Amino acid sequence: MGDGRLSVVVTRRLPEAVESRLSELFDVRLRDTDAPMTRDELAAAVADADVLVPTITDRIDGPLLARAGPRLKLIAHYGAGVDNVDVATARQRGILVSNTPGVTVDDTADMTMALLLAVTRRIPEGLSVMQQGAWEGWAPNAYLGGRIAGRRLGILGMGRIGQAVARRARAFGMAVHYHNRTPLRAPIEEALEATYHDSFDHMLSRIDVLSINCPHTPSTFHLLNARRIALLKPSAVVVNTSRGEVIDENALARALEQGAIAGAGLDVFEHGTEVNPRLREQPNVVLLPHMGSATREGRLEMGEKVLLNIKTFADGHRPPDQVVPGVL
Ligand SMILES: O=CC(=O)O
Repeated sequence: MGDGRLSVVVTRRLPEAVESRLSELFDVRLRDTDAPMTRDELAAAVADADVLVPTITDRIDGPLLARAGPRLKLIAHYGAGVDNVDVATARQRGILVSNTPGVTVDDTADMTMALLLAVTRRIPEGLSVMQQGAWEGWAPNAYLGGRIAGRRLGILGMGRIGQAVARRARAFGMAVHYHNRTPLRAPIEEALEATYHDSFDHMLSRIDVLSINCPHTPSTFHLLNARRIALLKPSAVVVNTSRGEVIDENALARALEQGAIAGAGLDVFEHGTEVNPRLREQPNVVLLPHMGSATREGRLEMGEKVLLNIKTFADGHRPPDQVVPGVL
């Protein structure tokens, strides 16, 4: 902290505008390659920075935090989900954690609808026929998908993203059902015309599309397991734009192979970039490389949130987006 400014280490390349604003305000060490930091690089970063700006590809766990130096006081995460950060251990060590909620809501909800439509209306198949120049013209029986208007959407996790998905689904003429730890307040539920199920199992057997919109926590890990997948209708489709770990990916692959469900649209995977090859082989599965929040606007706004969290902390206050352990 040579000139009295906070020393901030950023673990990944961020949008240029965010990097230059960070550099104006703080004593920043930026990443010069787009590859994630190695474990040793992360350990060196936590050893001597005041503030670490990691992102969702960094594992900030207990052993790494044990190597944190006495100066580390804030982890200003560039990302909404903080399942990669051991928030409880950070707190025990007196390190605050903040994230970037809210600004990824609309983009992630849009991608949920995009995946839903891609799977139910066979968009990748149409795209590939056109790219190959193999289109033989319109035919009454060609490329038939299923209509989504009038279908029931079940949303797992009715936070801000779940509610944004609900609004979109209503506009598409779907009936919205949801499961959450607690029901929405009555006026919000009424505005969304959403039906609450206090039992996830109960909801599963009644819906046509399941959208996963809850965070990954110890209690949501493999929430969609083999037993629950078996409760879905054979015509059901599963969409996940949240975190891969919420689904038992092997169980999902098996259900798709056996035709026990009709399809899946996945933007996130249980083992990150190690995508289960069985999923890749399924024709009724649309896979995307975790791009739900990937808009230019969203990435800049995530940066604004990181800046505000650090700046507020530097001014002696709690960061506005502080993450409290156990509360997501
Ligand atoms: O997945 C993206 C995020 O958590 O920001």
